[in-house]
Amino acid sequence: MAIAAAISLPLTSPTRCYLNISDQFRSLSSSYSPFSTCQFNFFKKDSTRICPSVRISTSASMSIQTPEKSSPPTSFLDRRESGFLHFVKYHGLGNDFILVDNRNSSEPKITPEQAVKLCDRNFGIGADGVIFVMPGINGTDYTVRIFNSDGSEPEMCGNGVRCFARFIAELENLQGKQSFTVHSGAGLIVLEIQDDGQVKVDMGEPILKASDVPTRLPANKDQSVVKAELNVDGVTWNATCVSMGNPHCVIFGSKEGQNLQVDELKLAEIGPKFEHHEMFPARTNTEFVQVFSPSHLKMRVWERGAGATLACGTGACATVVAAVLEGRAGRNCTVELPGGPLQIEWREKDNHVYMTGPAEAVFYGSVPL
Ligand SMILES: N[C@@H](CCC[C@H](N)C(=O)O)C(=O)O
Repeated sequence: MAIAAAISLPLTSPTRCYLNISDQFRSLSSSYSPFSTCQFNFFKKDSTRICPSVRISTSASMSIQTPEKSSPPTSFLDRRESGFLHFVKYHGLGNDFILVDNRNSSEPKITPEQAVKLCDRNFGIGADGVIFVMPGINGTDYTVRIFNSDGSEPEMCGNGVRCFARFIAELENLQGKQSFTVHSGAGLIVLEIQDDGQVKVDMGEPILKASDVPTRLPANKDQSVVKAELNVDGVTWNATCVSMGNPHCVIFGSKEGQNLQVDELKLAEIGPKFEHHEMFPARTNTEFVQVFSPSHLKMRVWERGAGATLACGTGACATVVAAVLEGRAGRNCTVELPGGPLQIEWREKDNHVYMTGPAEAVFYGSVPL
């Protein structure tokens, strides 16, 4: 059962943020108290207050006060108080996002600068990005827009769109199997919520032409870059470049070395050097991959605009495409990420990539803007 809490959360000036947190995150609320005092009001998901308000001090001591009566009758998702951003925090395998109901406008409710503040894990809500549910265009049901935690705007986000599907189902009060067409910066994608709650995404066709990825590495296989030499910080890596709407550089090893042992990589050191490499004019996401078998890959990612994350959906798709191109794996793979596994299929019949994985709501909140 989901419950809710209100917590003061200063962003620009002293402010107050209302968070609904699910039962398993109730203990988290005390660690969310870097402020002098935090006012917690617990709600059911429908916003009915269900337990006494609790005041928590910086020393994390708690005192339970007299129960307050009555509560707003509306659902949390119906809240419309102006001056606040109402959101739901979701994650897909630990790749976490602030989801915003933006169905009434094609302009994001917050700016990239505000997104940077909200994504901050110490001074904000904490997330890898912000995702907006917007009205569909070109006949699609919805449009998705995304801000990375650094405020840049990527074309697509695989884990994010699975969260997007679950958020829509919640907003529209839909149960069971559902399917939505979505316009994204990467073109049309199709989301399908399955009976078990997992979300399958038709991610469309991978883009392999070097100039469209984009990369300045010279094409070496048809028009694409496959297992090409890329010098980063004195090491010659073998790189395959794939776009899933957003750019990816997939690395299975270096020219000199053995296959990668991904747990041994110093990701925070080398990741930014790939991201900002001159060969990638739009920067790049980078996936470091270890092959366990032709259907089992292990990957760690350094994301453009977000750094090391626990999972990257587009990155997992790019990884399987690169593995097929390099002859390392088949078209159906489990990609193991720090946050858990994704199932990826690069289907021969239509050349589309399909990704299946989970998405979970974490808590509900409101933050003054
Ligand atoms: N985590 C995402 C990718 C988000 C966008 C990426 N950082 C970029 O700038 O391209 C995913 O799951 O695909």
